[in-house]
Amino acid sequence: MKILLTGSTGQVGYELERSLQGLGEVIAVDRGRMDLADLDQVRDVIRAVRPQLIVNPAAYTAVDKAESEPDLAHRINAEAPAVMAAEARALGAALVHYSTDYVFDGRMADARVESDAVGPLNVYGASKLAGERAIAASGVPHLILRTSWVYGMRGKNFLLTMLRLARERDELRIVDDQHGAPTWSRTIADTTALILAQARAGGQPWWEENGGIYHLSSQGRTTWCGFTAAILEEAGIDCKLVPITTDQYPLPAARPRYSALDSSRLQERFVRLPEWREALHLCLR
Ligand SMILES: NC(=O)C1=CN([C@@H]2O[C@H](COP(=O)(O)OP(=O)(O)OC[C@H]3O[C@@H](n4cnc5c(N)ncnc54)[C@H](OP(=O)(O)O)[C@@H]3O)[C@@H](O)[C@H]2O)C=CC1
Ligand SMILES: Cc1cn([C@H]2C[C@H](O)[C@@H](COP(=O)(O)OP(=O)(O)O[C@H]3O[C@@H](C)C(=O)[C@@H](O)[C@H]3O)O2)c(=O)[nH]c1=O
Repeated sequence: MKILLTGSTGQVGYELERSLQGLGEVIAVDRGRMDLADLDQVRDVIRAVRPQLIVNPAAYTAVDKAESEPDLAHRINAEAPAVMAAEARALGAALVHYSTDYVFDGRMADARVESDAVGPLNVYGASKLAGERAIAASGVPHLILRTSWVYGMRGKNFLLTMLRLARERDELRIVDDQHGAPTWSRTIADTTALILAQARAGGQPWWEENGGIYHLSSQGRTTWCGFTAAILEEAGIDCKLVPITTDQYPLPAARPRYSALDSSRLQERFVRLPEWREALHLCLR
């Protein structure tokens, strides 16, 4: 199988480049080769490579900056995936895509299932939702994996930010009223590969019978402050931690208050997902 992988310099894409190796020939394209803001280039690269599968973790992920660059965020997160879907469909290929807990408004305290009503609070979430909808509307065989609060040992993420700030500052003031599930980039990549491998072993490709949206995040939930407490403990760093409210940390983009995802559907169909604390421990070890 020829697999076209985008975003291999990102957290999830980096892990996917390794995880997907056993499944076929992985052709990783970075921004230099395929700029998602250039829709003609996206089309041209797909037509040149002619993959059987496109895996697209590339995205505009700067949540606050997106508020002042809505058109660019929409092009990268919605229009480029729409082009990928149309091109994949024309080639008889399938598309694996990633989305976010930020498609939800976060008003309901219980974990969200795939069929729950969406209602993004910010430009990033709206652009990701538009990407989901464009793929679904295209008719391409697809899998959309919604995940949350992604971290890992490379790239720009909350874990690395906290490790840096804890060494630079005497105290960390962190919001304690936004709830979600931190998810290790490696969990996302390995689970993606396992789903694809299971589908292949099962004879009938999974996307023919079970395409659509699955939630893929670690089990359990915490707050950003709870996540930080665990990071400090796992890393053995002694730094004062002060829980604050969202109002005390104003940012351009609104964030959902509750955005934990219920990943039961994926776990029943494919594989168990780790507790967030267990995954954090493994990542830092
Ligand atoms: N990060 C998170 O907390 C969460 C992420 N997600 C979703 O998971 C997926 C993977 O996210 P993650 O790996 O964390 O993202 P990262 O921010 O770590 O990486 C984003 C990737 O997209 C690439 N990219 C951005 N703009 C362009 C462009 N114009 N053309 C080509 N490539 C581009 C980046 O390339 P470059 O290095 O050149 O900038 C990078 O490789 C995304 O769909 C994201 O929306 C979902 C929930 C949480
Ligand atoms: C750095 C810092 C952040 N915070 C708060 C701000 C914010 O409310 C919360 C999270 O911070 P960040 O801005 O790093 O996280 P954010 O960019 O909102 O993370 C999101 O990224 C996108 C891509 C997603 O898809 C989401 O699932 C989610 O992971 O922590 C503090 O309270 N104190 C601090 O010192």
